[in-house]
Amino acid sequence: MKWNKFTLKTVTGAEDIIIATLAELGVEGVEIEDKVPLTEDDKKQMFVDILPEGPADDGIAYLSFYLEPDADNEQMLADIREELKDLSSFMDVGECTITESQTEDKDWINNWKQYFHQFYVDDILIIPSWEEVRPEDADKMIIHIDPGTAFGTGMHETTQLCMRQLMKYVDENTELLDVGTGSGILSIVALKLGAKHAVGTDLDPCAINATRENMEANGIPAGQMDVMIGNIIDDKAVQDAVGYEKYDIVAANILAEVLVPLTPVIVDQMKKGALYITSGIIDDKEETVVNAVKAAGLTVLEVTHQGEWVSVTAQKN
Ligand SMILES: C[S@@+](CC[C@H](N)C(=O)[O-])C[C@H]1O[C@@H](n2cnc3c(N)ncnc32)[C@H](O)[C@@H]1O
Repeated sequence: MKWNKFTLKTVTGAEDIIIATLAELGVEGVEIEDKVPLTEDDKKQMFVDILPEGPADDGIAYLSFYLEPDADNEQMLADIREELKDLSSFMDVGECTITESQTEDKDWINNWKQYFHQFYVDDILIIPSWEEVRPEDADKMIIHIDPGTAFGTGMHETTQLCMRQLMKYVDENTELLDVGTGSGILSIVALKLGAKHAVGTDLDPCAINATRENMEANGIPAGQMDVMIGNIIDDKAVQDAVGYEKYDIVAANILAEVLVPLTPVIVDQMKKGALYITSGIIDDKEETVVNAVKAAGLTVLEVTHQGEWVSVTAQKN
């Protein structure tokens, strides 16, 4: 379906009040485009280490909203202009010009799938749930994955670095803790490699459905993995539920900024002799994570690299 898109040019200081005014008129889901720099909290939510430098903030904001083609758009726009005029009498709302364009109703959740095709990580075939296994690959270790809205297709270097460490260290006695499980991919790899059981934690509630569906797609019984949502770094209830001195391997593919506070906490969850496999570390943060791991009393066993990404594997003495 085609939608009418209206873009209102204003100033950043008026964004909130205009969005509230639009909501009162029945316009919801406003898209904001401005050059206000991200806060530290915003950056943490994005789960990436390096963000490109944006252009300087010029104070201009564009607010876009969508109206159905068959609605009475003229009346709605007249009401909006009237409200903007009122607002302009007591605050700066900028130009308040409204431009119109048309946009396709695309399936944004699923569109990215055209770029995700089956591939190998060493001897493991990762295959999206919507593709078939070729007959010549049938005897391979196969991981079926559909990350849904959670992170973890297996295509990212950091996931692959963790997978390779799991290939080296998992055995049939392994009890795995997968912090930042996302799609559950690392737990699934470990369970396919023979691990006994996995516990995944994530902040993102999408991880619950994603891991459940991926476990099923890989024929892994529900009882072999538990998922807990919450922040193990500072939530005692999550720490208690995860359990202490219980894990042979902890995998954590998360940003260096998260690994630093996570490491001293996670040590208590590990058995003596257990391994801590970390990734998600951009190369210039390698030393920061290595130092955090050492400060928590762990011995660094290996540091591996892929592209600009780093994985640190350490052991609890
Ligand atoms: C880079 S993704 C890794 C996903 C998957 N494990 C993989 O290796 O592909 C990082 C995940 O960590 C989660 N995360 C970030 N901070 C966290 C925290 N403090 N505790 C648990 N999960 C966290 C994010 O929601 C995200 O799903």
